[in-house]
Amino acid sequence: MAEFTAASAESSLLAKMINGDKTFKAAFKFFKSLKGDVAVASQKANVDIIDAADCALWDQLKSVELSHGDNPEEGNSLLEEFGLVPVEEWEAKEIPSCPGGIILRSPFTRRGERSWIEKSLWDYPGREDLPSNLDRHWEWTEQSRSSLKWWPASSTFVSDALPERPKKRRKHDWKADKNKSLAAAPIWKLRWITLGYHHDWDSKLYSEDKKTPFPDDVNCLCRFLARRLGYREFSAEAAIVNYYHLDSTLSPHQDVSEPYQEAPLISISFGQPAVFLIGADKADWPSAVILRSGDVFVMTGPSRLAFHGVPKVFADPKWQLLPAREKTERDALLTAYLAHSRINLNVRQVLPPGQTCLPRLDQRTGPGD
Ligand SMILES: O=C(O)CCC(=O)C(=O)O
Ligand SMILES: [Fe+2]
Repeated sequence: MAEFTAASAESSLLAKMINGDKTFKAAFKFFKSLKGDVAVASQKANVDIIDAADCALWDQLKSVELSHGDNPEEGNSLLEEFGLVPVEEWEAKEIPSCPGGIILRSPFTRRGERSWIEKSLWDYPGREDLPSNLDRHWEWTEQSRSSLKWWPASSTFVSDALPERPKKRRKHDWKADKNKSLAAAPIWKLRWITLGYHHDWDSKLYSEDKKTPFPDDVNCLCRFLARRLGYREFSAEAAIVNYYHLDSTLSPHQDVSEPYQEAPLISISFGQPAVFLIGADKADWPSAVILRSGDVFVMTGPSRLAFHGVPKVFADPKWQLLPAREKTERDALLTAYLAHSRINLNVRQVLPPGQTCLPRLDQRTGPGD
């Protein structure tokens, strides 16, 4: 594949934009500034971007061998349960300039994809025991938190804000109205929810005091994915569910809060596509990958502690949520939300194999313990 080189940069639009700066930060700024279909825009600017939907480039990447498992019977029932296509149809590739960074093209069926989206958008936000950014955003009282049931409350916003349809005014932009009111709805302000060991954004330390049982289904799904990549001992113990809208970004960072960093980090994306940047050194231009609905990015080996970030979420008019069997208001809201949004399930193992709990905070010797 064409490498991003000084020569290609000289001759491209990119050269003008980054002005010789080939750092992670410059790449972030560049991808953030792209408009429209980012895959097309990157190609026009002569910048490499890995996209499982672009066969010409994808086929040139080195395949990662997948293990099909010892027990096909068990495998088949799990496939059905997790909404996955047969493992023989999965395709995983290693990112050339990011050893250990693996992209698995969506292994989900469309029904499976829908069911994980519903869990992320209906089930977790409705759980009163799960922390979210809205805990800070609003002064919840015990009562208001339990009475404000996110989507029902959001749906009132949507229907309240919509005027009665006037019979003669044809030109009224109903879609814009709906989006405007959706933007005022509580669910729109949701940025993250944590599962299992709850990530502490200030101290960056996990603790036994801030923990809820990790959802069994997410653990089983991630164990199944990890085993196919040869990680037989993986155990999902913490997750951040990230919620993005078009043009949301996630700044470059490393995920170092987990005491055990030998296990892979499994990142599953749903909804609108995003550009994901990853690289070992902030001084270098990172690898750029498009993560589309259902794609799984796995950070293993040296890439586990790499810098990464999301400079761009963009709309793919071709992507659509599998419609529900019956048209419901809930389905209309989900569809409206997802036309502008992306969800990322970022799953980590916290404890070394064999360890069952974290030491008390005052008994730790270092940040990683
Ligand atoms: O949204 C993504 O693809 C990445 C999210 C991430 O890096 C994180 O939650 O730490
Ligand atoms: Fe991260």
